[in-house]
Amino acid sequence: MISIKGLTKTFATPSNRITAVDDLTLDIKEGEIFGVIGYSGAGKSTFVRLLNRLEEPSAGQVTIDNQDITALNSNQLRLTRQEIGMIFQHFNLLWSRTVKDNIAFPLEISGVAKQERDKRVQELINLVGLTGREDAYPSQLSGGQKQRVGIARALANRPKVLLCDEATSALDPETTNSILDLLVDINAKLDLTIILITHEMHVIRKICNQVAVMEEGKIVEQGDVLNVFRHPKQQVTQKFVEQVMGTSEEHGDVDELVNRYDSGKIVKLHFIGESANQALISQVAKLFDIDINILQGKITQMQQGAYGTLFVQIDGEKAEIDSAIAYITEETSVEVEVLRNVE
Ligand SMILES: Nc1ncnc2c1ncn2[C@@H]1O[C@H](COP(=O)(O)OP(=O)(O)OP(=O)(O)O)[C@@H](O)[C@H]1O
Repeated sequence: MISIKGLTKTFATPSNRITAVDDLTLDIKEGEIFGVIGYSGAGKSTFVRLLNRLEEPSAGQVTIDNQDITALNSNQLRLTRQEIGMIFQHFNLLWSRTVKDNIAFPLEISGVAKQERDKRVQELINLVGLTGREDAYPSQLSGGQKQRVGIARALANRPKVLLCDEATSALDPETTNSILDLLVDINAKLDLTIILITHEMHVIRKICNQVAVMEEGKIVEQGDVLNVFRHPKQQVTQKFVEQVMGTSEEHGDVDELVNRYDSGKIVKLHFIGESANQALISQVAKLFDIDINILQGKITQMQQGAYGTLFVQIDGEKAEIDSAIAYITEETSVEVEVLRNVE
């Protein structure tokens, strides 16, 4: 769907040259929610702005839906931009226009007739959950509502791609979650490919299928979100994973844990995309004549299911404990490691 080859952007300042995006090559599949994460200055904003040529590349090629974006003249680019929506950290709304007139704006520009425009605007207002707020001005809206207007406006011309430039960075955690839920919803409903940039791993784990980690203008690591969480290779990626999962020091001493409980088996359960983690524990406790005691751990919900580690103590007859462990190993995607056996 999107193919990026050798994409480079250098800025010349009076004192030096900065390579903000450095020979970047990447493919993004249709319908994906693709996250790009990096610290401030990594080149994320420049990268995303190169995709719709808000920034002109110094070198390289961007192809979206078989169309070479980098080769378009200004007229062609204006039309193609209708197929690439964009939302921004600070919303970029027109403050003197109401919600419905903000959303109508791109439709006016693309010459959609009034009646059809009104119909489309109402559809979009319903889609983003702003029904009843049509005539409000941006200054009368909360941050989350402003971003909903931004999303509706970006979707007005039925784009195939939505670019999100730190779209939740100005929002509180709860509002962030509701906007991320909306993005997941429109990705599924409209079959929209979404590329988002962020410095928060929480955003990646909640909605992305694929992630690329950017550092000094380059992609230093890339892959399926679960795999990247599981085996972060680069130090920068490990730091981002720790934003969500915590550090190993925070997890406590496993030896101490094993010594503290003197009966049963101490088992480490590693969830990698399991769909129902809580249900699993209670189900196993019901199916077998055992007690399961959760000792410590951290599980987080990802787009592809639960991810994380739980340390549990399983107590009961040895044969029952073994059957329970065999069940988890064979019937679920949870990886089981027995840390201490009872004889
Ligand atoms: N118009 C510009 N002129 C000169 N340098 C620029 C320009 N835009 C970006 N840069 C530089 O390019 C590098 C990458 O900036 P960019 O904004 O893309 O990073 P970022 O990862 O999005 O960080 P942030 O989240 O802080 O915006 C930085 O060193 C920045 O100073």
